[in-house]
Amino acid sequence: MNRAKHRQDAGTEVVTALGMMSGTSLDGVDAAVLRTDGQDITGFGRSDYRSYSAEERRVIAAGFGKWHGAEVEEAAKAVEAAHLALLADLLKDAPEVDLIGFHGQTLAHAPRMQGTLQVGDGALLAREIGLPVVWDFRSADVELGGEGAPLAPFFHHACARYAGRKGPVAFLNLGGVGNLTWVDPRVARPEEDGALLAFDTGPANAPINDLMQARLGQDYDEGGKLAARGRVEQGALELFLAEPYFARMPPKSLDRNDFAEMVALVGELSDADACATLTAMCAAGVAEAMQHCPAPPERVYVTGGGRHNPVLMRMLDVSLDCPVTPVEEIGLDGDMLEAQAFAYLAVRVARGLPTSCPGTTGVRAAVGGGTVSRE
Ligand SMILES: Nc1ncnc2c1ncn2[C@@H]1O[C@H](COP(=O)(O)OP(=O)(O)OP(=O)(O)O)[C@@H](O)[C@H]1O
Ligand SMILES: CC(=O)N[C@H]1[C@@H]2OC[C@@H](O2)[C@@H](O)[C@@H]1O[C@H](C)C(=O)O
Repeated sequence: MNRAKHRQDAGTEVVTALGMMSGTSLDGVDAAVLRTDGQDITGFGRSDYRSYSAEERRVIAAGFGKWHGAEVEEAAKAVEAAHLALLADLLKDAPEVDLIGFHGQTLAHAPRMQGTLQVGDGALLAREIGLPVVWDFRSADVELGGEGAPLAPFFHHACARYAGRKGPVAFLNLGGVGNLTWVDPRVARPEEDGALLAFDTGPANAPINDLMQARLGQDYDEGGKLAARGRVEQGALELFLAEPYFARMPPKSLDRNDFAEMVALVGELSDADACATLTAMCAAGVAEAMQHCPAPPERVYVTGGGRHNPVLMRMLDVSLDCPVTPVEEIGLDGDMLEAQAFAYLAVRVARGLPTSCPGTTGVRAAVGGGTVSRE
């Protein structure tokens, strides 16, 4: 596949970027087009999704928690092939794209120890598709003492301003892991003091998915139907909340499997009670997280797959002190927000703008991560 030479990046001009994200829940690859000058969002474009096959999922999951070796290499190849297949489809209908933001797949994340590993070679993608690719977004932040995650907060800041919000709001992403961004859109630049506070809230869908897979051979609790039939086991919930992670001050981040033993906490419960309890643990992690907000947000906008789970949404509604609504309420697409985030961040990297700061990752100073590979 070869494409016409990209338009050169030019200072403050608006760029059309395509972002791609393969998240911790390993359902598939999201891709979305966005227009920005690296500061303001000027528009959203088309988006697409490619589900991983069962075999791809098996190969990639075999690399979880590993830093090198054959399983990591095999996982990387599967990630690259899936992204290239989706790009081939999407770029046919989006010839205006100037730049790609490629997150890759996180296999392991231990920022204070070995670092953070996202597999998939952005240089290979750039050669194959003939467009510049920005990738390896997290390493520079970790090298400067940051958590390397979450990185969507700078985009959440732009979203709050795009939506015309005038006071503090929060974005809550419920993927495999949960992450919260508190934003004050009155502060013009995301890296300025007081604009952002962000961190991972705890496990979100990953333990629910693991339970569904282990007990029922299903990928997830569709519509929260199983959790709706169960009873929350308070003892297990209390043990969960005693985890030291919740007492830590943010910024802080998690690996997908950091709470893998949670499934054991519900091991003796019926399928429905176990599922309800894991769902309640996700909501309880978020309720704990809200206590760290510098000021009460006017609203919590929920993004990611967890907003499709009405049981989880109801639990959040009951346990948080402010209104909780899907991001669709402000015209955003909660299934594509992370892919859009990496489109936005790619433009910032290309422009030499920061992508994280002390308030979002605990990094020593605002830093622009990411490597740009040209075709
Ligand atoms: N209709 C639904 N009912 C219940 N849960 C759902 C539904 N749709 C999606 N989910 C949950 O959301 C998950 C996918 O969420 P999402 O795509 O936001 O995760 P991700 O991007 O892979 O993760 P992360 O943000 O941690 O990287 C699914 O694995 C499932 O658990
Ligand atoms: C290391 C890593 O890939 N972290 C992911 C994960 O999935 C959700 C949460 O944990 C968040 O910290 C992050 O992803 C989003 C996209 C982020 O960086 O904002």
